[in-house]
Amino acid sequence: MKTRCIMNIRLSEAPKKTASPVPDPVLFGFDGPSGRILGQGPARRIAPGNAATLETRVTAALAGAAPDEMIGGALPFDREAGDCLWQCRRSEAPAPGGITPQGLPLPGWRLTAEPAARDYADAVARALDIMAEEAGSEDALEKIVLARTLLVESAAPIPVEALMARLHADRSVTAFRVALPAGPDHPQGRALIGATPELLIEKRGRRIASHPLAGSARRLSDPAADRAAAEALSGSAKDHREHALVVESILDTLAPFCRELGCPEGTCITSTRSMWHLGTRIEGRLKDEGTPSVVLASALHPTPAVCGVPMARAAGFIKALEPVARDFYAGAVGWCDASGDGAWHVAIRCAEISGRRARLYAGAGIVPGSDPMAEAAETGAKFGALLAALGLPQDAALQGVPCNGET
Ligand SMILES: C=C(O[C@@H]1C=C(C(=O)O)C=C[C@H]1O)C(=O)O
Repeated sequence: MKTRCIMNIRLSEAPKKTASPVPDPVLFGFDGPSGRILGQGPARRIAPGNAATLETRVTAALAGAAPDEMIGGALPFDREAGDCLWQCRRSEAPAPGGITPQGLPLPGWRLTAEPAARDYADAVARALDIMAEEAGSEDALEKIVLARTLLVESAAPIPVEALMARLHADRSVTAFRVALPAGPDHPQGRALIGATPELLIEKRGRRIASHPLAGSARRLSDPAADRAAAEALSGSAKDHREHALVVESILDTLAPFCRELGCPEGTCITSTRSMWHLGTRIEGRLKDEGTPSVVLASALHPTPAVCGVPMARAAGFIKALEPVARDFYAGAVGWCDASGDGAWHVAIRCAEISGRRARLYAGAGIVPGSDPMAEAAETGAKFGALLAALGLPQDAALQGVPCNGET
């Protein structure tokens, strides 16, 4: 087995300054292996726009920013949809001294799979048929990441602060939260909250790093079986193919920004408490130290770890095959300070929370050779971290475990 890598994702903090009222006083927060970033206090929302206009909007915001101001928030999965970025002063909030996880486990919960695991497997089978029909033709679909969701309804409002604290118990991930504004469907606003293991881009001065993950196996409670699962993943040609597409795409996107770029450690096995992944740390040096981290995140997003190859065609099939819109799931969440430094993470292992409801999302990469039921089980395992943090059975979405709507 190759070296096991634990991700070293950077965090920090920040505050809020508001034009429109936001129900939660925290606008964005990241708690990960190297610290905490908290966006709290007076804030203003950067006028929302699509990926094509992001650089102009962010450059204008940063040009007028005080040295201790930062931008943080979420980029949606769909590059045409509006983003949610807040600008506020950086706060030096101390790490939480042990928040009492009040309100968790959730009382009186109900869980509905949308779509049911079997329907998800059917969509995977359709994607495999498309790949088989197109194989060898120009612009053929080579990889697609298909997701499904679980709707959790609780008898009481879901406590975001407590959930964040529980997600942060896994020190190999970055627990995150971003306040999403109120809208007609969500009059009280929403929060995107999760525990991502995947670093999209980190920038400090000229140095940048990315740590894509693709290729997954569920962790098992028996240590020997768990090691065997990691070794099987390490030796899986299908998973390495799936992974290589992501690394190639990130290298291609970053190359024009960089004077040096490479993967010093090669591909390794990384882990969270619930999953094994193939991961490759990419490191580089920028040509222009002033390139904002959020601009790099937007250029990279969505990578084939969450979308597919070729990107535009995969995104079209995702819209057609997934019954629930992704919204901010599989987008990017992060922060960028006035000098452009910052960290952006892939918004996975997450849920959109609004009052008593949480919508959990999980996806899996499909390449020729994928097995539809195994991919359904993989997505089931990826829900585990959020389900456990909510106090629900971690295996509630695993195939063959019926649970209020999951058949
Ligand atoms: C899409 C998700 O995860 C992504 C897909 C992976 C895979 O297909 O193996 C692994 C890690 C992530 O890049 C998710 O967790 O929802």
